[in-house]
Amino acid sequence: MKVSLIQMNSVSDKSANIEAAARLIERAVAEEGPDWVSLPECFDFLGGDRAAKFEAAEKLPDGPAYAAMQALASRHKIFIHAGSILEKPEQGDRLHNTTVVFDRGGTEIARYRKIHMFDVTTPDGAQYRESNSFAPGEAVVTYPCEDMIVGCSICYDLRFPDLFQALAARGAQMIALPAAFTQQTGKDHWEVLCRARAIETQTFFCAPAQTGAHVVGNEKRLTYGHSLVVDPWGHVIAKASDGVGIVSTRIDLSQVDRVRRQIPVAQHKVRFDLSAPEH
Ligand SMILES: O=C(O)CCC(=O)C(=O)O
Repeated sequence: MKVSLIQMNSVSDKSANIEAAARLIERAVAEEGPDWVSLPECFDFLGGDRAAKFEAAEKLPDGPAYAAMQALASRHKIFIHAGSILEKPEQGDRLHNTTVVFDRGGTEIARYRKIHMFDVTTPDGAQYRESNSFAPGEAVVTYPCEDMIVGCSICYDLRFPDLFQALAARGAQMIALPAAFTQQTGKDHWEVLCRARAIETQTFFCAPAQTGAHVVGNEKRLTYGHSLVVDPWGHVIAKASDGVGIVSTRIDLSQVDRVRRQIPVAQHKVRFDLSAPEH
């Protein structure tokens, strides 16, 4: 199986972002011939205030980002893990940050809503309050891709190992983490956390990211880039730098079985809820 990760610099212009994503997917198809392609978090819209985000959001399955990715999947007969799309809610006054996945026929086979909200003040003083505009998802999501099970996660989810353990327990052999990781936290935490999650779950870990400066009102939001693929042993087997582009690699599923046979952590796991003494 060949995977391609698309690294983007999305802005608050939805049609330009969709066009850029489509161009990069077409290029990946022409140059790399991938089976599975993933876009980064918020590929369709990054930045803007709350009103602009609501304006850009789609009531899935309607909307231009959904339609464009669905058409590309069926035209090129590839799986598309559509990073995340701003989703208008059924009810309530907050959006969802939502991955949609299409199979080779363009059929939607999974939908995952980001669970952990990025409500953080980074050391440079930048404030992020994702939950002002977004409501968290509540479901752990996996899907079949040929003979492989893929697990879903998004960006800040990376910091919560329990989610990845839950994905591995549901059979995930590859995990996707579309991201728009901040430049400041990215330089210290991105690669080490991606490698840690791959080692702990013994999965292939595919993390396509946003990169560069994204203009948000009068401010610039800076993202880290460095999209990467980690193998189940924890080696980085493909990695982008900080420009827009594509990173591709072949993955061999037998490596998951081999690593799990060599170090059977899932079988050695201690259930603390059962064994911990009560105080
Ligand atoms: O966890 C981090 O440091 C970055 C997360 C992030 O940028 C996000 O979830 O949008």
